[in-house]
Amino acid sequence: MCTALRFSDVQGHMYFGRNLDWSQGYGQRVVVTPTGYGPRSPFGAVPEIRYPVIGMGIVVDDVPLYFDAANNQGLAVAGLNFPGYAQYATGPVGGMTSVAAYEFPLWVAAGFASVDEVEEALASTVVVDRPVNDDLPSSMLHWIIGDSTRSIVVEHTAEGLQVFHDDLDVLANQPGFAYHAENVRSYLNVVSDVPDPVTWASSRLVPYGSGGGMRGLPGDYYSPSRFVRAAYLNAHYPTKTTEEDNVSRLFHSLAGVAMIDGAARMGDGRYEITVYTGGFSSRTSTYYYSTYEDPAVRAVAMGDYDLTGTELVQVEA
Ligand SMILES: C[C@H](CCC(=O)NCCS(=O)(=O)O)[C@H]1CC[C@H]2[C@@H]3[C@H](O)C[C@@H]4C[C@H](O)CC[C@]4(C)[C@H]3C[C@H](O)[C@]12C
Repeated sequence: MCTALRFSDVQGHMYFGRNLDWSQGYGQRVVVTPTGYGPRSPFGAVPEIRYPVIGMGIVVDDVPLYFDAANNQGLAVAGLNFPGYAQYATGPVGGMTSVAAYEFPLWVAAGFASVDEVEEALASTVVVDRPVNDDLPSSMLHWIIGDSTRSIVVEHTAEGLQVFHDDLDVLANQPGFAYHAENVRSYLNVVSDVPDPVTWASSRLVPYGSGGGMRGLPGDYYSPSRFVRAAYLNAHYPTKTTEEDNVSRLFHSLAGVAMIDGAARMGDGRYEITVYTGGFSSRTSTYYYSTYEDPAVRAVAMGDYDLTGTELVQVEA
């Protein structure tokens, strides 16, 4: 499972991050795509790298395959598993921008500066089931896209391409965003305050301490549970000022929905873990990440790289 979230600091900078939950990694690294790089976009959806991109992914045949990505304009995107619901166009569609599923994060981050811009472009866009090669079939995903003001969720299903305004600023896996947004309404009783003492029969009942108002917030790893928990944590975290406090917020919030070895098996019998937690600060254009094996948070600043170069940069861990 995966979970993603977005929030802003007091000055309106965006922080956007995700957990990549799976039984294994794909050899992913932080990848920087500079503006001089010439994309090979199968249907021409990504004609150029207008804005430099940083994110986590792999490089196959000199093509960056981002799991999540952001640009120096403060726009970020993450792909989360959505099998059973995602259904892409079988080929390019005339008169529309046809984006291969694997290049969707690059299309977003390389070409647009804001959620408003992407949302406008999405009105004439289809996502196409065109794998990068025969070994890597298209992943069935939905995406969250965020900037300093808001986030949207993009789902391409049997209904076609749909855009949802995500005013909770979080996303998990199946089912679709509309279900998750409805489901949150079942948890309106969950509050951060300590409940008042009550009297039942002649017994005066006093809470043990903090957390008494949070009873009922789901603690398991099931996708609807992680959505609700992420939404609660993201909504209740106090707004922070400094880069350090906001990065701390990002990693603590994502830790609140992270997956620990041995707790939940996947369909193939292997345990699912949070392979990495990764996120972006628009304040410093820095990508931060930690891995299951090494929880220390590492920082990769875009400004440390030649953002006008012609070659993809794969950052050594
Ligand atoms: C497995 C990842 C999603 C994690 C997730 O959402 N887990 C949920 C688990 S569950 O089902 O709900 O149980 C997804 C997110 C991004 C995906 C990758 C990116 O789409 C980039 C390429 C795309 C290629 O078509 C396939 C390989 C790949 C390298 C993908 C492998 C894999 O499907 C990734 C890494």
